[in-house]
Amino acid sequence: MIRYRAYAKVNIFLKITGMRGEYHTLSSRFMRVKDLFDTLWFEEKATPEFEIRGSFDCEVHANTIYKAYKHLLAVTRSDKLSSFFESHAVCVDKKIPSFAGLGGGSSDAATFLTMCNEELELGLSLNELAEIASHIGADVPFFVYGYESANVSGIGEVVERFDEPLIDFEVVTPDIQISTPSVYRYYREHLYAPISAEEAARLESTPSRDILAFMSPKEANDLYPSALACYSELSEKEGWFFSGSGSSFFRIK
Ligand SMILES: C[C@](O)(CO)[C@H](O)COP(=O)(O)OP(=O)(O)OC[C@H]1O[C@@H](n2ccc(N)nc2=O)[C@H](O)[C@@H]1O
Ligand SMILES: Nc1ncnc2c1ncn2[C@@H]1O[C@H](COP(=O)(O)OP(=O)(O)OP(=O)(O)O)[C@@H](O)[C@H]1O
Repeated sequence: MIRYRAYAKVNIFLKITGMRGEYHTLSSRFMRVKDLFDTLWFEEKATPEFEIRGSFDCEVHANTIYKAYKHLLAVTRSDKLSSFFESHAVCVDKKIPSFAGLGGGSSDAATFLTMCNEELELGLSLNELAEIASHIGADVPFFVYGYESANVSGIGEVVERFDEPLIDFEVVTPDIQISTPSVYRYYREHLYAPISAEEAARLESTPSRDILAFMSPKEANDLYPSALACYSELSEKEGWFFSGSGSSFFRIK
């Protein structure tokens, strides 16, 4: 069976532009971390229940891969899909840390969608896959497109490739389980200051290396001050940028 890589991402910048219902709209640059990825493949099995093999700290129904399976099944109603998973397990060699702001669960879900589409010849377009992805989680569409660098907006469903060289990052993940909803909630209640459309457009046209050279880590990520306020055990790391809602820090190697 073919092995697929589910890469981690970092947010070079992450600025809030407003609210859409309970969710925040954002303007963010996502970049792939080229040497941090989970590996996924399918393997034959004997029992008919949907099975995910790998080291996860959640039950199968809470796994983003299972959510992706259910959404894909609801959209395609494909017998090929359901019968395939009666005889095949999804195997994951997990390397991306969880609760890390690196999009690990989201990347697994997106890679699973791509694998099903390719190996079972479901015939879905990239845009159709990305639409399904947007119902699984805000970060999932970015991973479906597979771009190395992209501007991501809306609540995560608008993904536009950004043409620039991939940067080699060093990533560290403090052992603090950060809750993304808590960090967004604190931001909304205490720090809410959305940027203008002009400011978003300026950031979206700036190469990642320039962002990292000219912005401070706290300026670059609106969720960083919020995560620091929510988690007293999280401390600033001089010279390092903060990814998503944390807890990972990154810098150019
Ligand atoms: C922090 C980021 O990782 C940056 O890339 C994303 O914005 C969050 O992506 P994610 O973990 O895939 O988020 P989801 O699983 O869709 O949402 C988790 C929770 O985060 C909050 N949330 C998420 C995305 C968003 N644009 N606004 C939000 O307010 C909501 O409370 C939501 O219930
Ligand atoms: N495929 C998956 N891989 C890892 N964790 C998963 C997965 N599916 C569900 N989870 C659960 O989701 C929670 C967060 O894991 P995840 O890897 O998505 O990290 P995250 O850092 O919150 O991601 P993000 O960067 O999107 O904020 C954990 O409780 C984990 O048990």
